[in-house]
Amino acid sequence: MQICVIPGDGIGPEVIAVATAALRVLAPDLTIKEAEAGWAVFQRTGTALPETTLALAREATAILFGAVASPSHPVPGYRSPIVELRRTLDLYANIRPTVGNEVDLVVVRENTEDLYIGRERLEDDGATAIAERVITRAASARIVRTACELARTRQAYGHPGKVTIVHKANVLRVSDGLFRTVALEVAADYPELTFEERLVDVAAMQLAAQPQRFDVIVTTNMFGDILSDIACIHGGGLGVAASSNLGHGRALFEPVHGAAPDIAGRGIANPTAALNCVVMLLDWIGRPHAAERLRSAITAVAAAGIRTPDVGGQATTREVADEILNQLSAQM
Ligand SMILES: NC(=O)c1ccc[n+]([C@@H]2O[C@H](COP(=O)([O-])OP(=O)(O)OC[C@H]3O[C@@H](n4cnc5c(N)ncnc54)[C@H](O)[C@@H]3O)[C@@H](O)[C@H]2O)c1
Ligand SMILES: O=C(O)CC[C@H](C(=O)O)[C@@H](O)C(=O)O
Repeated sequence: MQICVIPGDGIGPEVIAVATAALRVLAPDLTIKEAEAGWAVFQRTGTALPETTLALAREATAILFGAVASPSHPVPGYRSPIVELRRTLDLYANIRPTVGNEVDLVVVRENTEDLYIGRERLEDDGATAIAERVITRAASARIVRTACELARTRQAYGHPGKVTIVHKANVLRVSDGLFRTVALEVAADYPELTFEERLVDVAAMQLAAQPQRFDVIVTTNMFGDILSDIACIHGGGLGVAASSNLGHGRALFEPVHGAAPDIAGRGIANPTAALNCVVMLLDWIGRPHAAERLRSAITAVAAAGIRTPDVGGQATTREVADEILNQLSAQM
């Protein structure tokens, strides 16, 4: 089994180093191949997602991705490598769970279309900017089906079996209207589940104020991007939140956070999100025992108060990493 590891930029390499060390201890038989992507490799070579990286990602059983630092202004030739990987490998379902005090919910985000298709242009000599938004029946149906299957599986473990369909069809009547219509059609195939609809603005408010009312949330790409950042507050924040990108027997695991330029290089990035990605990866490749070992090490280290500043502690990335590895070896 081969795992492709893409550390990326900023704190990506800092947290992925910790995640990779844990993975080596928990699954020493795996072959780990490192590959480059992001802003640094773009500046050096002119491509943010080199062909060699794409080839390694394609042949891997699973991919572990750190974060990339995409610029907020147009740069000719630069496309976000993570957006590109999701689309090129057709990793259509972005699964973003949040578990916290009385909160246990999952945001299921469509991952291949919407405004993320990247068709933007200027008109009127630069006075008008236009972005195309694409919503298709096929992509909407498969993401809603994924959410329903997840809600059904969770129902077997005592969750309410509720799917919240989030859209903005009151304004985007054609595009989100199609997403909504298809979602309600798919819902009809799951009589054992409960469905509700929310407009995205109200969903954001309720997700902030009353997260315990949600079970599985399914939505389009951009809304899912924003809602999953809100949701993660209830699970300890961006330093903790992990996600999987799934499709056709492939999977890419990545923290919800980005390259965090404000703390990069200071040695205080929280590696927990990346470690939680390893938990998800181990579960996905069929190693539940190893996943459970890491899960309990993460819990024990946090409970002992060895926490980075973002979660109220004073520990460095290195101190958390050392303690995680200590815990893993103590389990032997
Ligand atoms: N999947 C990805 O690769 C991805 C995701 C989000 C943002 N980005 C990119 O990252 C860059 C920075 O974006 P941003 O600042 O808006 O979002 P960010 O997620 O990088 O950071 C937001 C805030 O959360 C903090 N934070 C994030 N992860 C943390 C961790 N592990 N430990 C402690 N604190 C953490 C940061 O210090 C910052 O204050 C941008 O260039 C953006 O394009 C990439
Ligand atoms: O910065 C990038 O290149 C992508 C950011 C990325 C996104 O999907 O928009 C991030 O916000 C995320 O939630 O994964």
